Amino acid sequence: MAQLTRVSGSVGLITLQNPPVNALSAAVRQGIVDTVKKAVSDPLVKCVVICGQNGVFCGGADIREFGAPMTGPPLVPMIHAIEATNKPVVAAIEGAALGGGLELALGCHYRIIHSKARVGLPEVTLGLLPAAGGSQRLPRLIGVPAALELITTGRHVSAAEALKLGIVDQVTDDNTVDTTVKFALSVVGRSLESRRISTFPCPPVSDLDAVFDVAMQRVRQSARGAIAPVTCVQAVRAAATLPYTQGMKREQELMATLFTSGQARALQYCFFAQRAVSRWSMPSGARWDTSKPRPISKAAVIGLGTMGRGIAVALAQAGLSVVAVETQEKQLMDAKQAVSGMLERGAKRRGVAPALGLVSYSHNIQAVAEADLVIEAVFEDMDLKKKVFQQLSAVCKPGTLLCTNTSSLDVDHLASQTPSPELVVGMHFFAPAHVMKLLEVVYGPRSSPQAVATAMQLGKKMGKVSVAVGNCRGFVGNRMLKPYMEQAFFLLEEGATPELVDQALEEFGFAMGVFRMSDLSGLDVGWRVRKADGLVDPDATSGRSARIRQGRRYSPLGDLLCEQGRFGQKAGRGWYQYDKPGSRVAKPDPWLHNFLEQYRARHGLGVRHIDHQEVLERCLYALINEGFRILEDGIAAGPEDIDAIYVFGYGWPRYRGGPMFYAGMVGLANVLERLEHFHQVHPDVPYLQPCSLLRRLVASGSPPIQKWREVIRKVHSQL
Ligand SMILES: CCC/C=C/C(=O)SCCNC(=O)CCNC(=O)[C@H](O)C(C)(C)COP(=O)([O-])OP(=O)([O-])OC[C@H]1O[C@@H](n2cnc3c(N)ncnc32)[C@H](O)[C@@H]1OP(=O)([O-])[O-]
Repeated sequence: MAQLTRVSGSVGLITLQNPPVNALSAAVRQGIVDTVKKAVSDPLVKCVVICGQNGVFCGGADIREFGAPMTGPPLVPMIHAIEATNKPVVAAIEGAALGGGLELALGCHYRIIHSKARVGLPEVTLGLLPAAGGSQRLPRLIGVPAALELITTGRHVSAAEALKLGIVDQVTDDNTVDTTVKFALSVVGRSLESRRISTFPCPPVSDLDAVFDVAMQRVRQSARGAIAPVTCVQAVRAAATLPYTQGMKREQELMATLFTSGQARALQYCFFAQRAVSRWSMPSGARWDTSKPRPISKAAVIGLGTMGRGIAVALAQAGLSVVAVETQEKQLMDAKQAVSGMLERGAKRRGVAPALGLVSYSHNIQAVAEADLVIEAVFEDMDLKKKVFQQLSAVCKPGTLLCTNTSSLDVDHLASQTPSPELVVGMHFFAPAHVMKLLEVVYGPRSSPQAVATAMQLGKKMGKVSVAVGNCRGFVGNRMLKPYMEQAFFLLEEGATPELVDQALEEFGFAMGVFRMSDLSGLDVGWRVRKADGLVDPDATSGRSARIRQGRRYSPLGDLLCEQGRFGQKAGRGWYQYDKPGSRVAKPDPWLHNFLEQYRARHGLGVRHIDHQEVLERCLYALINEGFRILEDGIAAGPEDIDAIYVFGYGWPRYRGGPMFYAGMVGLANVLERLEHFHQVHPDVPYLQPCSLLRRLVASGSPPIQKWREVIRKVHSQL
C-alpha cells in the first residue's frame, strides 16, 4: 500500500507501506498509482516526495509474486506517469533503493539519499534484468560503462558512490524525509524538462563496440552459463543505440525470455533459501525462534594454521575481540604477520580501519580463560583435538562454548571429552575462512539449542550463510561429495579421462571439475582419510578383488597416484601436470593417460565411450541421492539447507539452484529412473541405490520442493 499525506503545507508525501522492505507488490503499485494521481490533481500540492516506511525506501519488485500470474498495475507505465508529471517528484531514499525501488527513484525528478543507504539494480542476481526502465534510464544518467558494470554485477552502491556516479542529487546525514521535503519545496516552479531521464541522450562513448565486446567477454567468463548477465549487456546496448521508446520495447522483449526461465526460478529460490536457513530446527524440536543465543564479546582461536588464521580474521572483522593461540613460537610469529596482513588488506578493500587491535596472540592456552567462545582449529586429527578439548575444559571459565572446526570428525565424540557436552558444537568453516560464505554449524545429540543458536548468530555476525546440520561422517557437504567423487573415479576406470569429466562438470557450471578441484585441495588429504578407514590395501594390485574393499566397489586410482607422490598442484602433478609445484595452470598429462590405459589393462577393464550426459548423471545423481538420504536421516532439516551448502560452499552454479532444486527441475521420476538403471548396471555401488525418500516423493506425485518437508515429516513420524 501507499499512503498520501500533505506536509509543510504543499508537499504531498507518499509513503510506501509493505513491511519489511516495502517491496512493490500489486497493492503497493496500485497505491502509488492512486496517490500520485491524487497528489497531481490536488491544487494544494505543489510537489511530491516519495519515501518508504520504517527506514527503507524500497527493496524492489515483490519477489514472492513472481511465480503467480501478474495482477495490479504494471511498473513501467506507473514510473512513466511519475516522470511525466508537471509537479516535481523527489525520492527520499533511506535504507535501500534496489531493483524496481531504484527504477522508481529514477522515474522521479530528483533523488536525495541518506548517507547510510545504498542503491543498486540487483535483478541480474535473480536471473532478471532491470525491466522497469532501469536498463534504459541508468545508462542515460551515468553513462554506458558505469551502468553496464552496475547492471551486470547487481552490485549495491553506497550513498557516497551513488553521488559520485550521479545516480543521486544529494546525500544527507540528517532526517532524510525532512531534508527531502525542504528540497522539494525549493525546486517548485523550476522547469522539469531537464529532469526526465528518459529524454536524455546516452552520454557518448568513443568506441561503443569495444565497450560492449569487453563487457560481453567479462560476463561470459565470470558467470559461465548464466543467461541474465548476457541479456543485461544486450539491454544496455539497446539503451546506447536506440531511441528510448524502442529501447524500452527491447528491454521488455529481453525480459520476457528471462522471466520464465529455469535460471530465474533457480536464482529466486536461492534468494529465499539463503534466508530460510537462518530459521533452523533440530530433530529434538528446538528451533531458531525459541532458542536464545548467548552474547559473545570475546572469542579465542586455537591453532593458527591456514584455517585458524582465516577464522581469527573473520571474528575480528565482525568486531569481536580475539585471543589467537598457537603453541609453536615460530608459527605464532608467522601467523601474527599473516593475520595482520589479511586484516589490513580487507580493511583497505572495505575502506575502513583495520581491526588489528582486536587480536591478541599467545603461545599459552591459559590465555583463553576469559573467552566466551573458543574455536579449536588444530590439525584434523582426533587424538590431537581430544587433547585440546581436555585442556580447554580445564582452562576455560564455566559456560564457555567450545567449538571445533572440523570437516568430518565426530563432534559428539569430542564433546564427550568435556564435562559439559551441551556446550560443544562443530563449526565447519571453508577455506579461506575469512572469505568463503558458508559455515556448517554441527550439533551433536547433546548440543544445547542455546549453543546452536549462539554459533548460528556468530556466523551471521561474520557475514556467513550458516546452516545448522546434524552430526555424521562428513556432515552434509562432504558426505555428499563422497559419492560424487567416487563416480568420477569409476568413470576413469570405465574409459573417461580427467579432462572429459571436468569439462562436463565445468560446462554444467561448476567453477572447477572434480579432478582440478582435487589437484587444488591436494590428493593426500583423501588418501590419509582412506588409510585411516583401512581402505588402502597395498597388496591388492590387480584383478577384480583389488577393486572391492569392505564389500563394495572401490577405485584405488587416487591411492596409486599418491604412492607416486602425485599430490596435485603443490607437487606439480596429480590428475594433471603443472609447469612447477604450486603452479595453477592444469595441463593434460600423457603420463596419466598411459597410466590409466595400463591400469585398465591390468584389471581387465573394457573401455567404452562415455559422454558428458553420463558424467553428469552418474556424478550428480549419486550426490543428489545422498542428499535425499541426509534428509531422510534428519541430518539436514530441509532441501534449502542442502542447496545453500552446495551453492555457498561447493561451487554449485547458483543459477541451477543447488542439487535438490536441480533434482526437482530435471524431474524426480527421471532421477529415480536413471539411478535405478545405474544401480542395475553397478550393483556393487550402494550409493547408486535409490534412497527410499526419493521413491516416496516420486510415489507422492513429485511435489514441488516447497512441499518436500511434509513428506519428510511423514517419513520421520513412521520411524
Ligand atoms: C519488471 C520487474 C523489474 C524489477 C525487478 C526487481 O525489482 S527484482 C527485486 C530486486 N531487489 C532485490 O534483489 C533486493 C532484494 N533484497 C535485499 O537485497 C535485502 O532484502 C535488503 C537489502 C533489501 C534488506 O536486507 P536485510 O538484510 O535487511 O533483510 P533480508 O535480506 O533478510 O530481507 C528481509 C525480508 O524481506 C524479504 N525481502 C527482501 N527483499 C524482498 C523483495 N524484493 N521481495 C520480497 N521479499 C523481499 C526477505 O525474503 C526477508 O524475508 P524473511 O526471510 O524475513 O521472511
